Amino acid sequence: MATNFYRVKEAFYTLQGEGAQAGRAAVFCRFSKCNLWNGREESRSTAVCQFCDTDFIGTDGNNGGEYSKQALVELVSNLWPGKSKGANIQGKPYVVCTGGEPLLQLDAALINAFHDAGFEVAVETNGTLPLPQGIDWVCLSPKADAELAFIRCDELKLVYPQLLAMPERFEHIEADHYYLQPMADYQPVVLASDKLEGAKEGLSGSNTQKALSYCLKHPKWKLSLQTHKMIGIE
Ligand SMILES: C[S@@+](CC[C@H](N)C(=O)[O-])C[C@H]1O[C@@H](n2cnc3c(N)ncnc32)[C@H](O)[C@@H]1O
Ligand SMILES: Nc1nc2[nH]cc(C(=O)O)c2c(=O)[nH]1
Ligand code: SF4
Ligand SMILES: [Mg+2]
Repeated sequence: MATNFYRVKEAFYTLQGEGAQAGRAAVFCRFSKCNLWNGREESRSTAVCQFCDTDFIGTDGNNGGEYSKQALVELVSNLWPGKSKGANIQGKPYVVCTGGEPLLQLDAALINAFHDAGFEVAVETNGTLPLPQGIDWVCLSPKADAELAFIRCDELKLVYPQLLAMPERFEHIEADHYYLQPMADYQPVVLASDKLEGAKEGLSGSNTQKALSYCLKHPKWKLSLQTHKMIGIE
């Protein structure tokens, strides 16, 4: 029987920094690879998604590697405080599957195994791939004109502004929360170039101003700030 391995860039314990669950302790499991960008700087300008702030290539990060289902659940469990020792820590164990694009790898078998280990399972996804059964919290973050594979989620978290993905395009999506997250600077070297005025503005906080202004005019949308970056945690 072929053994299925999950390729993980890194895994770490921190607070969810964004959206409706901001401030909640979570183990982040960052899967390698994305379907909207190969992760190499020289390909950024031709990718479908061009503003990514994350290194998701390979398995060389903290706790990165190729894991069987059982080994990955064990890794994540060991990162949750006290879990491996059976300590009575309050709060439901929570794992956020992100990437790269986690839905390239996350499947029902792994979700079930996380559940069996006592975890609530969240995903951060670009929404272009089918959603496996059983995820407890879906954060959908649509990209440019990439077609969506599903239109129901717990929170819609749109990076703003994106010329090809303005909020009006996503109002048909069923969500409990609608967030705009200001596009942050992603690469100082590129930002130093004169070409990327829009991206440079992210540095001066003007994307935050734009998102704020949109939210004030359209109260359906709330502002999501990347709080982990503000306080300097992962
Ligand atoms: C790195 S992505 C990984 C998950 C998935 N591929 C996705 O795009 O949703 C995690 C979250 O960070 C957001 N993000 C990526 N680059 C960003 C940037 N430069 N500024 C603000 N948010 C960003 C994404 O939109 C997504 O909500
Ligand atoms: N603290 C923290 N919160 C996050 N929310 C979404 C993240 C991601 O990269 O998917 C992220 C992350 O990388 N760190
Ligand atoms: S879809 Fe997500 S992981 Fe992929 S390049 Fe865009 S922000 Fe990064
Ligand atoms: Mg991040």
